[in-house]
Amino acid sequence: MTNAIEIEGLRKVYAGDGKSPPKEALKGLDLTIPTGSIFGLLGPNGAGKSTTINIMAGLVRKTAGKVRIWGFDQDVNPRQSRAAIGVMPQELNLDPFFSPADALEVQAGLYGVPKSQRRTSEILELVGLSEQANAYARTLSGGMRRRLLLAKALVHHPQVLVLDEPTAGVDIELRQMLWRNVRRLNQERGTTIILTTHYLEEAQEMCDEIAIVANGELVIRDKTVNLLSRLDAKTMVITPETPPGDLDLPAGVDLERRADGSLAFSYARAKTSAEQLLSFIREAGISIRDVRTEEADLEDVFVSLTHSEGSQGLASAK
Ligand SMILES: Nc1ncnc2c1ncn2[C@@H]1O[C@H](COP(=O)(O)OP(=O)(O)OP(=O)(O)O)[C@@H](O)[C@H]1O
Repeated sequence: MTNAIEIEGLRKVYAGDGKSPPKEALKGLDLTIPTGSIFGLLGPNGAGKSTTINIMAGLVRKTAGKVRIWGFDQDVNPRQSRAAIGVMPQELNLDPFFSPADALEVQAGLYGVPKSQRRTSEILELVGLSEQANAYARTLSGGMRRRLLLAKALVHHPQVLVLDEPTAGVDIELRQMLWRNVRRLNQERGTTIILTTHYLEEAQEMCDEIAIVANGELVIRDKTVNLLSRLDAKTMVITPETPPGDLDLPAGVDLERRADGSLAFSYARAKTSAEQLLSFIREAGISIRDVRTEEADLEDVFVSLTHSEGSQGLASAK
């Protein structure tokens, strides 16, 4: 199958109440997610990411449009389309008196996984919770609870795994462990992974393809490398032996004098080459103690596509 997910003209209007008017959270979203990919769904706060995920998971009813999961149309084959997807939610909603092993057995029961096909201990091992298999959930740390949520999303062996902000507020060690597990699922079992994250650096590192949504609409969808190459901006950072005086910059080159004494020259690769810039620097009599370059990153792409409004509420992992 080429596409694990096919979404066409997806609309969602949340009904208003006495205090707030109706809200059109999705305005006809079209999106395909290729089978076997690690796909990032990004966007500023309120863009419609959770709404999209919740509709895919069958938790929120769409107003209009088509959603096919693993080839199953949600409206025609609701049971099969639900069985093909597992969601690791943002909230830590666990029953405090269930152990991880119990929680997985109950979840497997809910999905109708026959006892012979349950892989409780294998899944607990995958997420690093074997030792805590029989401990009460309330005794687990925040990080362990998150891993248990991941385990719960896996009990019915879904072809598509959705991770909604899986690493928000999670320490580096756990974040790396989660990603190792997710990569393994992707590589060894071919599970298609969809993730939302506010850490753009993480999306840049993990995702083969990325869709950016804003205001309920798709802004762009492309391979991560293509998105990054859209931005032509490059920065050459020079540490001079001695700080130069005023410089008469070539057209199209900007200079930022940084607090550490370095000089950051930014330029468009299409117009200026690194060689031209270096010649200018030598001719200006600047002796170079150190030089490095900075490429545009996903955060630059994001900000340029969603404007300043889009940068709000986004954290860089830098
Ligand atoms: N149950 C609801 N009732 C009314 N409006 C809602 C409801 N859920 C979401 N919305 C509104 O729909 C819009 C999209 O929300 P959604 O949660 O899908 O965005 P998001 O991209 O996931 O944002 P975030 O990054 O903050 O999680 C927002 O304006 C939000 O206020």
